[in-house]
Amino acid sequence: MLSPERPLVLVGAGNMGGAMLEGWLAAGTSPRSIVVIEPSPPDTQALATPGLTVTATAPDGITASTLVLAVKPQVMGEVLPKLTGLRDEATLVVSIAAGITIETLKTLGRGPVVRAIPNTPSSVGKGMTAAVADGAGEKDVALADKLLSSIGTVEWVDDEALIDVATAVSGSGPAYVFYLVEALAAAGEKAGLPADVAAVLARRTIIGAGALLDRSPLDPATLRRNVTSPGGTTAAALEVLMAGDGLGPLMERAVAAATARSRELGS
Ligand SMILES: NC(=O)C1=CN([C@@H]2O[C@H](COP(=O)(O)OP(=O)(O)OC[C@H]3O[C@@H](n4cnc5c(N)ncnc54)[C@H](O)[C@@H]3O)[C@@H](O)[C@H]2O)C=CC1
Ligand SMILES: O=C(O)[C@@H]1CCC=N1
Repeated sequence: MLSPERPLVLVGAGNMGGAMLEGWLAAGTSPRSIVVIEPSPPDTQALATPGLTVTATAPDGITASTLVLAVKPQVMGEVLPKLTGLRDEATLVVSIAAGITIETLKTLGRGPVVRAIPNTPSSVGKGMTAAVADGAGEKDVALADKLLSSIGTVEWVDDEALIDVATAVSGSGPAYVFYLVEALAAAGEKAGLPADVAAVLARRTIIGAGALLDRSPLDPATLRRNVTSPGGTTAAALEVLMAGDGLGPLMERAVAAATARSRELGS
């Protein structure tokens, strides 16, 4: 149970930590049971919530019920040793840092650990998080699932190595989609559309396709086929995109590069 004496402690309230904080508050978690450690708090409504404790450094005299680590992987090495006093063997440690392994997280001490990788659509409640647990009982997993579900969908995996792949697919994935908007707009502009018209056509198309994918029970291949009239314009474009040197192999290379980088960040 969360309480002011045994709170949920969030370390780092930037893009991802801030999104999770918003999700927890929206889900009804008492701000008095949350402590945020953040040396440069951004000016957000969530951080200004009455009753919430925001502090630059680890406070004395509290033991976290759950310790959520949302700092950059590059600073994790210097941050972890400063947090040991905040936890005991019952504290559930949840890290969302790309690449940071369970082995590294265990330097905090014995206890249940969850390594998770969310994504930025979490800030609008549409996040996708992949997670793996270590040394965690059913109750810990249920608690982590509840915390991570407040920002979207959670998928649990058994093998930690898959978290690096998930990082490459869903963690970084929103950036690929945003780049697709940019590339589609640029192609439209190159083919003659005014820049502002190309930008709005591309943006609204991805928003609409995402919303359709969200609401439709159909799989993406069927939704794609529904756009593709035989001998029509879409078929002509897909012949390029689905060619041997098209989007498939390019995406494979992109995912492989991100997976490798995730493993590098953790070593
Ligand atoms: N941005 C993304 O799409 C995703 C990020 N992640 C992971 O989430 C973590 C955070 O990423 P972002 O939120 O994007 O970064 P961010 O830079 O927006 O937030 C990091 C926050 O940590 C704070 N911080 C720095 N040193 C600290 C310390 N000693 N104690 C407490 N807080 C400290 C910073 O002031 C900053 O507000 C990273 O490990 C990243 O790998 C995971 C999935 C997706
Ligand atoms: O680019 C990164 O390293 C982080 C992890 C996944 C998304 N952003």
